Amino acid sequence: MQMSSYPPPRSARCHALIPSAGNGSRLPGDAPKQYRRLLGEAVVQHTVRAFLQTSHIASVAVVVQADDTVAASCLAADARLSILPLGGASRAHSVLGGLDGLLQAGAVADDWVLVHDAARCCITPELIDRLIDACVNDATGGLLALPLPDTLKAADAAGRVARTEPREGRWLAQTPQMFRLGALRDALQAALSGDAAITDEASAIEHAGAHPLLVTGASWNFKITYPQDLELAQALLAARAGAKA
Ligand SMILES: Nc1ccn([C@@H]2O[C@H](COP(=O)(O)OP(=O)(O)OP(=O)(O)O)[C@@H](O)[C@H]2O)c(=O)n1
Ligand SMILES: C[C@](O)(CO)[C@H](O)COP(=O)(O)O
Repeated sequence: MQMSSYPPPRSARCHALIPSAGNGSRLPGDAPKQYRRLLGEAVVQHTVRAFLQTSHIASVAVVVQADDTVAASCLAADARLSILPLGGASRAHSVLGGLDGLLQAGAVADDWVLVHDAARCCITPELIDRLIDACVNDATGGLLALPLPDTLKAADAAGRVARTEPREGRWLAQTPQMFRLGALRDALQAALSGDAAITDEASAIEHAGAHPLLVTGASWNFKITYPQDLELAQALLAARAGAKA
């Protein structure tokens, strides 16, 4: 039996940071996707629940826009949960705002932070624990990701295949992505002050010269991006709820 390294020492507390300040432009509707309802609850509530269900997470902070009036009514109160109205113009800016919020709330630079998209609402406590177990003794940290399962094509300007790309060694980045809070904050700030494309936390860490650990995720930990993803998430969450009943 594998021994668990928990409870972690004070300097290695794990916080979850959930960027939830986007407007979901690829999924038009009456509300941004994090507030769309699945099984009677907002997408972000499903996401937050998974993090609150693992005892390895010391706190969960949800980052929303300053003018957000919806989050508080969508999220069930919990002593470990806070809402930070510190969202920015891009996901990276929202994460940076959230990291500052965590520091102001008493987190320290050595703490771990697991950044997870509000829109990946099919995450499970087991998958979160898999990432923590893999990264908690790593010098850099890492992310859930999946080896590319399909043949990869590069397109030309006319929407035709220009060539087939090698897929060996290519991974699709998921979240959570787990790094030391201070290192991630410094890396994001540095990357955002240049013109690097920062679409996830690992990109910022890579930009700083480190090599995040790739930890195998799961296909069902997909991000709700397009309308059909909402239907898929609904079906998956309903199947899980049915299996428990
Ligand atoms: N300024 C932003 C933009 C995005 N996000 C969050 O980052 C996550 C992943 O981003 P994405 O899927 O790109 O969400 P949106 O930006 O909302 O969607 P779109 O790109 O379709 O507009 C989402 O949980 C989203 O709420 C955020 O906190 N702040
Ligand atoms: C962070 C992310 O989920 C990794 O796959 C993804 O990059 C976020 O979505 P975006 O469309 O790049 O904002």
